[in-house]
Amino acid sequence: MQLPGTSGTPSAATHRPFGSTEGVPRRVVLLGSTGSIGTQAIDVADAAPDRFTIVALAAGGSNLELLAQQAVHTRAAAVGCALADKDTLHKAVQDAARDAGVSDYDPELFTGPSAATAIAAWPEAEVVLNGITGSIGLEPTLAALAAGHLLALANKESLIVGGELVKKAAAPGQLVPVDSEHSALAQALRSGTPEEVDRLVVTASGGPFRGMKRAELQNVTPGQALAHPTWKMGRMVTTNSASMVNKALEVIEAHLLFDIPLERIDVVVHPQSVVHSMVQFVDGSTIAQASPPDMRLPIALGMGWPHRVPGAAKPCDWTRAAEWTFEPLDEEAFPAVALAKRTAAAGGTGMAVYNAANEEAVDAFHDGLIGFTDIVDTIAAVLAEHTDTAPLTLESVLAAEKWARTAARKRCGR
Ligand SMILES: NC(=O)C1=CN([C@@H]2O[C@H](COP(=O)(O)OP(=O)(O)OC[C@H]3O[C@@H](n4cnc5c(N)ncnc54)[C@H](OP(=O)(O)O)[C@@H]3O)[C@@H](O)[C@H]2O)C=CC1
Ligand SMILES: CC(=O)[C@@H](O)[C@H](O)COP(=O)(O)O
Ligand SMILES: [Mn+2]
Repeated sequence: MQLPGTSGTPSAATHRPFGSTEGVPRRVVLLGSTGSIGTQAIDVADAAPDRFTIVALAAGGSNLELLAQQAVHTRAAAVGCALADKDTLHKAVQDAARDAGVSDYDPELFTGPSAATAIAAWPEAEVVLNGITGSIGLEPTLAALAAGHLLALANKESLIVGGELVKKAAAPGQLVPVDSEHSALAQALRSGTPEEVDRLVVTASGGPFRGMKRAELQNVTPGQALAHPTWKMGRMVTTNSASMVNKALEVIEAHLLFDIPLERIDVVVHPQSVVHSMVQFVDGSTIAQASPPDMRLPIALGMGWPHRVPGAAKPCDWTRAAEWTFEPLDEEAFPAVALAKRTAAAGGTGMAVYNAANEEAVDAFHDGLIGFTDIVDTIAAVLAEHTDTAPLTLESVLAAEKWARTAARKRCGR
């Protein structure tokens, strides 16, 4: 898959087809606006009004008040909410407008399970930032691509479960990563041609359980799993960081985004989360992207791709002593990465099953139904039962997901 600017093509020529015009703010649609990525994206847009204007928002609805406040704040022309009905959403928006002293705001409203998909295709958009969590983001991802919008993708799950389906739906340069590692890789890949790339090296913080052995991991608590050492993120991705499922998904994400074979993608543990990933080139050179852990940088770059947004985040402070360390991943304690590589190599709907089983197991872990090591054990057990060899279509992915969720819930004692 070709990112704009990674092939040496002048950037202006590659981003113009997606509707961006120099000097005019890009019209941004935010999916998952109330979450960690979504709220930081609003910060980015607020700080750079000359670059970005938010034209539509969507969220799940577990924090309706915040969604309504964001709508009033951004004056988004369209607002979507999965859980609320239209009357409830309308009232929330009007209450928020009244509280903010705004009298003439009446956006178009979309509600129900397909609200985010409708918002993703919003015709006024130029860039869609998909910050929804989980594979529920797949249809919005496909809708944004079908509408011809530039897709700044934080929702890695949609690419991983959709695989080739999503790749085929994306025109060259239409899909830009927001995940910090993949943003780093995309930046480092600007330094060479595809033929010059030897390996991708994806960094992992190691999470809160770095250094622990499998036996010690058995009794860790949800509270401990949510205490990420370097990033403040939503519950699913934070738990996935602790189990290394996040890194597993990210290896597959890198493979799909950059067309590098799985056996040429490595994981290295880097507890400081300053080097966000690296590209090793054929001449022995390694190009790394480094910045203090702050998602506003990859969010701004994703929404503004291929242009950098001045002041998006603080740079490294080179006047102070600092230590960056790197260590191998303990694959025995954390088997998630190897399991994902095997699953993705087999192709088909396997990664949809992997991800769905994980999402169910993570919920079961937080509900106290299973232990921490049972999360990856559940994924492995559900995958072992999975015999479907249907070709990859939206229908087969959704069916595999449904099957995997049922199988995982059963194993977790739901
Ligand atoms: N947070 C981070 O720093 C990073 C996150 N990512 C990825 O970005 C994605 C988002 O993560 P994060 O922001 O942490 O997650 P959060 O849990 O903080 O936020 C998730 C967002 O998705 C919304 N949402 C849930 N279901 C729906 C739905 N059906 N329709 C529309 N919106 C929905 C939620 O709405 P509500 O809660 O209002 O119901 C919320 O706004 C994930 O894929 C994650 O892996 C990647 C790199 C870094
Ligand atoms: C910020 C970001 O991109 C997360 O996906 C991050 O990678 C999580 O940290 P881990 O390296 O611990 O998974
Ligand atoms: Mn990441």
